[in-house]
Amino acid sequence: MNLHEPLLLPSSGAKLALPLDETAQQNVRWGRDAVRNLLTQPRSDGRLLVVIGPCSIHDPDAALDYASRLVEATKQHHRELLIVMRVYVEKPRSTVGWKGLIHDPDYAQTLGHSDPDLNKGVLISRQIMLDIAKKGLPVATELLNPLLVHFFQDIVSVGVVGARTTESQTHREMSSDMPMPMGFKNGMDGGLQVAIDAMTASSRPHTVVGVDDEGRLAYHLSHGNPDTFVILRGGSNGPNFGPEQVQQAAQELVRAGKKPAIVVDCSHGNSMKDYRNQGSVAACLANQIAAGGPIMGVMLESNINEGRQDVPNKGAEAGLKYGVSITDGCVGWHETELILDCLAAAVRERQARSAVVESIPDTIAAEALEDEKHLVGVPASNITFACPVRC
Ligand SMILES: O=C[C@H](O)[C@H](O)COP(=O)(O)O
Ligand SMILES: C=C(OP(=O)(O)O)C(=O)O
Repeated sequence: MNLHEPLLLPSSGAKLALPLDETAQQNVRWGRDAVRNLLTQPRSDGRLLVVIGPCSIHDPDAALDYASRLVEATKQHHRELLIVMRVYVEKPRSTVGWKGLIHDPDYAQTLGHSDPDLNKGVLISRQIMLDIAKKGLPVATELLNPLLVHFFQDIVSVGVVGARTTESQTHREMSSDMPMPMGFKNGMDGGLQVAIDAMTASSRPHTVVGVDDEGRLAYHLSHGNPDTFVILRGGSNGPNFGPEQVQQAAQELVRAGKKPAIVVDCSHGNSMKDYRNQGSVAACLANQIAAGGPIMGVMLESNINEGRQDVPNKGAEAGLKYGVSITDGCVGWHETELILDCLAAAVRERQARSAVVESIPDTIAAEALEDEKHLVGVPASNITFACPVRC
């Protein structure tokens, strides 16, 4: 293979070789509708969106093992949590590094041993997403390269635009054309306005340039995507998961004429890039949720085993540890279960609280909802929610 000459990608071939069967199609539709329902009627659903999984996928067996565990967690917490698995196959890098399974499934470029095999990456990534969707787990992924999106957009239930690309017009055009709800991370400096601007831009129709099913360069007019939300991930100015910051974000969204649809990332800038802080961030969010705070969802970087590892120089066969991230550090499965228990308990509190609101006449409930102190009595930051993880 000579990668200095252009090579063709499988284009429609990937979808023909790995089609979305009826079961997977139904599951994808179910996931999208469930998230849309949370966006449009958060009170009637009452659950918390939990976007959880490895920082990046590199080993298909471990990804499916993780997905099976998450299916069990979904059965356990289905009344409180809408669990969506992070199946991230592309990674945005600050400078350079492994760019994900789709770009380099054999770590060839990372290790400098041979040329990366993008064709193989596309097929493996699509297969993993399909297998996970067939299990009934909705798939979330970062949509990083707008030309590669074509290979898996039919399987994804939640799309994410990352902190490094939220401000990009191309990514906003792409989002306006996506058939699933899309989350926009705040900027790398912590600024929320770029994410709010991204919601506005992608809600409108745009000319979108991409590839058609035959792989030809093409364009069409998108419809605009009304199903969008922001993701608070912290930034260079520090974390932004605290109750005052979340309330402020909700106010900024409402001022911009949007629903206060907020997902909070426990990792990245909010964990100050140390996975061991994710449990405490989640506990703080559980406190806010129990107190009725405006949090629609939570994101977590979690894997089978905790921490991270570098790809050994000799390649994967030469001793990658099973179920351990090769990008950002993740919490392990045991801590993941504790965090999910904690979040589910917080949601039960919130559901009980909103049952109180529903039990009083609408006129009073509307006033009461405007000021959560009517319901809670004390500010969210003063409530200590009993959480099994470090609080
Ligand atoms: O989520 C993963 C990383 O935070 C992201 O890819 C950036 O990583 P880097 O700063 O190590 O390149
Ligand atoms: C890269 C990611 O996040 P961010 O864009 O917030 O850095 C991620 O979630 O994997």
